[in-house]
Amino acid sequence: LGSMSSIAVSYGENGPVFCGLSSDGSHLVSCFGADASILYGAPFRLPLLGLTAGDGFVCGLLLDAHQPYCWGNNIYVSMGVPQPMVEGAAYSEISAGDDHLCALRMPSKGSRRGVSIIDCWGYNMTTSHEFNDTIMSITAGSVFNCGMFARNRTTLCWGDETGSGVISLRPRNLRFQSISSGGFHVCGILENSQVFCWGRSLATQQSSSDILGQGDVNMVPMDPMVSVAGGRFHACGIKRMDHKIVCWGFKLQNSVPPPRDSRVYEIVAGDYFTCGVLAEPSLRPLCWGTGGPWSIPMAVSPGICASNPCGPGYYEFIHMSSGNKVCKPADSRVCLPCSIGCPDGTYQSAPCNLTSDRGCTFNCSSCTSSECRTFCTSGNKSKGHRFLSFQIPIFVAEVAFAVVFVSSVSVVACLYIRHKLQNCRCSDSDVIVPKAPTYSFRKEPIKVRPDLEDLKIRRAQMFTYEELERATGGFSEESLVGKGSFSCVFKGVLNDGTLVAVKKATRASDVKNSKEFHTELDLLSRLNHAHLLNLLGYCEEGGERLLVYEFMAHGSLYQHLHGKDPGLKKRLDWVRRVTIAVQAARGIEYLHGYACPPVIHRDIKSSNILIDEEHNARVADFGLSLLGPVDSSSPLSEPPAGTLGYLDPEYYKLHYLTTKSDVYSFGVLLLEILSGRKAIDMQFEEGNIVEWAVPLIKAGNISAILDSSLKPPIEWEALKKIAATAGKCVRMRGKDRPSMDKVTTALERGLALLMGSPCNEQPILPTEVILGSSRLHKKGSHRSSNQSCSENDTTDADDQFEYRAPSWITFPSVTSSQRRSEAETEGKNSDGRGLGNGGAGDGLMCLEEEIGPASPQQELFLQNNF
Ligand SMILES: Nc1ncnc2c1ncn2[C@@H]1O[C@H](COP(=O)(O)OP(=O)(O)OP(=O)(O)O)[C@@H](O)[C@H]1O
Repeated sequence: LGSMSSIAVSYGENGPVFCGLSSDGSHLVSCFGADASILYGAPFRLPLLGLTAGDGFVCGLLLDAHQPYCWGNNIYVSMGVPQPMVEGAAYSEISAGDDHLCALRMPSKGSRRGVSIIDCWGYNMTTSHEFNDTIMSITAGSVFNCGMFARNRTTLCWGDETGSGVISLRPRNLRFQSISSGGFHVCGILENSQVFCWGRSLATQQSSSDILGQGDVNMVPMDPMVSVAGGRFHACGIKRMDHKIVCWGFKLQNSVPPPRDSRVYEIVAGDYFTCGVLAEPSLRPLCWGTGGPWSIPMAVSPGICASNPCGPGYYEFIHMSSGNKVCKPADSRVCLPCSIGCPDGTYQSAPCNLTSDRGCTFNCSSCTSSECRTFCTSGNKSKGHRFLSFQIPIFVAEVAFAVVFVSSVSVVACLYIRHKLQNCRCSDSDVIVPKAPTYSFRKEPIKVRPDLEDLKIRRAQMFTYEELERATGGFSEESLVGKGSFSCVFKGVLNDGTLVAVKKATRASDVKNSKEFHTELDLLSRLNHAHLLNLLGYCEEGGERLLVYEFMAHGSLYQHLHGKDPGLKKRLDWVRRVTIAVQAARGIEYLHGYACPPVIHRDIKSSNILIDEEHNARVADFGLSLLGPVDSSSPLSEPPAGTLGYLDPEYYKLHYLTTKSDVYSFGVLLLEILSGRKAIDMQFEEGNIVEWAVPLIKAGNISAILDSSLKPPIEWEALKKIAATAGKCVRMRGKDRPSMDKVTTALERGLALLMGSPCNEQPILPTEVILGSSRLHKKGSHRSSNQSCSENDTTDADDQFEYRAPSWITFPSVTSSQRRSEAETEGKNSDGRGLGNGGAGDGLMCLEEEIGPASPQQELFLQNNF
């Protein structure tokens, strides 16, 4: 919500996150909070100019490309660079609402001078708006947007005003210095520094008993302010007088009050909380309200860097403790407003100048506070130190102590929990052994192991054995949906009606499954991706260990490919098969690329690829997963574990374990998907799928490996690419195999081709799937119609999927794009096949085309598949 800033807060069901640009001048973002998709998805290496955030996502404006880049998880806003993106568009500002993002294009030049364009993406918003006047800034509310004209500083608003009235209530003649939207209202600072708000207050639809009083967000305090930020039904402002905080509007019960005595540089608001940057050398963020992130361990920039010199009434911020600038571009700076007064009991000792705010010193002849008395008796009086510098050493010492203390406690706690989880043994004395698994309800009080209490801090919910027993009809035969080597999986219904799969270890108190149980519990609690199976909870009582997952309505890929019902296999057509492969690849790519250190799954196989109700693939079964080395060239030495047929030979023979071991297993899975054959099937002469398929692929005899129960596809090239990819994945030496992000790229290309090549005669055809969203962007062909992609693609069949698209911006997923942009640079340097070197031989040059909206058919396909 609100306008672009150096800080942003996202909110939503996955919890709040605070993101801020570093105060060290690097323009890099750090995030802190609960939503793993934002924490792991943040583009840690891309310098950003400013940030904005909505429900479950954060966006930054790229410092170099001047384009937005979003991360996190919101089904309406595509992550990465929003799509469709006009080629070459550059933006000066971005602002996010609940489920949308808008960006203000940089001022037009030439004949279009004075015209402003605002591009928006997301729920009910994806379109461009053109205004015949210059707009100087934009701000986003829940489902609407507002802007401010440069010429007369009046406002305009557009979007959905149902329930907020912000468009009809807009004050047409008021002139503002700045404006900022909340959920259903907008507040602006008028020319006289008074605040004016319009829009809806919660008073009109008070629904929650949690809400105290009748806080009307339009009833603004009289204090002049320098900045304002709006939450769902509240607003906070920084007072012009002393830069302290004042908030108004609704607040929820037990809401943390705003800091009373602290000065603040910058504020942003989430739904029911607000965060600011304290005007202290630590530049530490602080949040108040309800449900916000607390104790945020970072120092952030106090404002946006701008290239204009600071105007009258503003000073250039210089980092007090380091003396460094917080802006990278040589001619840019953060300008902050001068305060116009001093705190009570102090007087102005220095005026606001070019590089510092006014100085305030205690008046020792009339001390009323203990700080004043300490200051005046400590001899500082004679030195005439300024009030702020007096505070610095004490504050720094306090912060240092707090940081050391909190870090030590956290480290000790983590080590303790880890130790407990690794070494837990069930002793008869400290646990209650559940009854035999007959259908009877437990009457005894449930005693929970103390170490598992620690896990409550994670997202996984703790269930009692009785609850799960009841949910699965006493773990009855009828509810059994699958069996693994160490566990049985039962379908169950929780009290609230949620369908779940309950995985129950077959042998209670088995040390092996205890370890796997804890590995899976530990990993799944920390990982979060659309294509990983979600862990909902767990139960550990006595010797019983149970994990509770989302129920996957369509079972496993194994059941589809090799199950008793041949109809299932036939229904899994080529597009569905490749879609499943792409989705599984994304899940594994996340494990390898997001998690640090990377997570190595170690048991990728078709029975661990589950299919949900919407036919999306989810990677499951983390029982064998290990945290791998950060660098795949320094392998772990682990005794082999996994499933025969999928096991990486290098890992099996040499005990070398890297992420490339998963790539091998994934290659086997791809062969399985293409051929419909099991990884090991002794009814064939060549029982091992790799040994059978790879020579055929190398010989170019792809048709020999394709599943004969399906008709060959029209887009033959697509399967050829995928088979080539599979061949590379199962290379003997790990270092010769591609990394998962390259595999994902290749499969995405294959899927795009399968859905209709961008290079055939049709004018507009899909070319690329936007990962992490339910959208597709497609490009009309710029190629001459007599030059086909396949001509180019086949020139180097083995290396096709190493090609890079012309710009990383068009790449599909957040991680992919990051890593691919790096790979692009590498590729450029190493083999000259990178960006700009494509030439006629680069099969992907045909993707360099205008992005248009997906056709309804494509949209439907993607909605059903992503
Ligand atoms: N969340 C789920 N929803 C629906 N079915 C599931 C779910 N999890 C597992 N299954 C079914 O249960 C079967 C057994 O799963 P499990 O993870 O215990 O073993 P596995 O991976 O098949 O074998 P192994 O334990 O030998 O690796 C799966 O193949 C699948 O068919």
